[in-house]
Amino acid sequence: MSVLQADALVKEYLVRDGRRRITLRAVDELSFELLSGTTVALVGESGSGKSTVARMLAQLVRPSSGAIRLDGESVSSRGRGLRRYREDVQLVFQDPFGSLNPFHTVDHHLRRPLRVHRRVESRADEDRQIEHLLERVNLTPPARVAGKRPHELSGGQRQRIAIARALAPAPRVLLADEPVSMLDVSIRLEILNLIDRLKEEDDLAVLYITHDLATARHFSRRILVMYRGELVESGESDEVILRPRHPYTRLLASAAPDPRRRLGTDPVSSGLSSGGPESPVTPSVDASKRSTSGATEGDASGGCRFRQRCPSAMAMCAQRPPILPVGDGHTARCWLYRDGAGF
Ligand SMILES: Nc1ncnc2c1ncn2[C@@H]1O[C@H](COP(=O)(O)OP(=O)(O)OP(=O)(O)O)[C@@H](O)[C@H]1O
Repeated sequence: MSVLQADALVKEYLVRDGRRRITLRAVDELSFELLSGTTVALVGESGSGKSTVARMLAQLVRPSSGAIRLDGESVSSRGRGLRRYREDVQLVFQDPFGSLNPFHTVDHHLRRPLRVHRRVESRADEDRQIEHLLERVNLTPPARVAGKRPHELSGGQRQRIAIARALAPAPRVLLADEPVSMLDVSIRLEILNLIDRLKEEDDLAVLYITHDLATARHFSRRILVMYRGELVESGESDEVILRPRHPYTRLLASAAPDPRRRLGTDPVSSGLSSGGPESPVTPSVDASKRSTSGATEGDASGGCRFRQRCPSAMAMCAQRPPILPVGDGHTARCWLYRDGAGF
């Protein structure tokens, strides 16, 4: 069942580049959906806009345009509607140390969301739920962990606490933004297996943001590939990895190590530089000249953003390619597949 939908999401930032003001389109008309009991991976190199997508879906930043829908309904960005949304949609950050308050105990970190989201009937009920949350993330015996502060825990334990905290409001959607990239390689799989088990137990819709194609394939049903703010390919995980269609995905897949040998490594960032000759920024003389669509006057996004790095580039790539079908539930934003050439 479809739980969360992103519909043509755009996020633009106005940034300074020397004396010029520059419009940076971090996310460009991204659409996808998350289904209950299913993991979708969002992959791409550093700076492609993955975290911005997560922050928009978590309502930490407001989209410049586009819509987020929960159960088909447009979400409210304030008041009661926002509180209910935050119960349903929880974010686990990359850095388990930065996301926990060093002055507070584990107990405090879990008690607070239970209270804020009014999930408890009494103090005894609260204690029971904290114990249960700790057991669910394999931190046992709970009594030994509850009184500790973040610095007394390992990175993996801290990430388990962050996951337990995310589970406290009984969400339906878990946004996991590079949840293991700051952890020791030896424990990455444990944490990913934990998220996978929780997804099964709670029928969670999971967005797994990662640089790592091997774990994306292993843990996700579908993979979305982003390049410089755009969705360039999407499809069933095996299809995208074994039969990549977009030249950028091909580059990623060829740079990725064999998952059987090195599950948990970081092939995208190690295999590629974080940007091509084209910059993701587009000149903006004046913010008042923005059009209602979120595009900016002088926006150079007319062509394919990958064309400068693309081995298959052709004259047509000076125009922005549409998202084209290349297989069953498989799409690529590439002119190579015009006129049904992908099938
Ligand atoms: N608050 C902000 N103000 C200005 N620019 C921003 C802001 N947040 C993100 N950006 C820019 O938006 C682009 C996308 O950033 P984002 O963090 O979403 O990418 P990412 O794919 O998650 O990268 P990484 O894997 O390194 O985290 C980058 O060019 C980044 O510098």
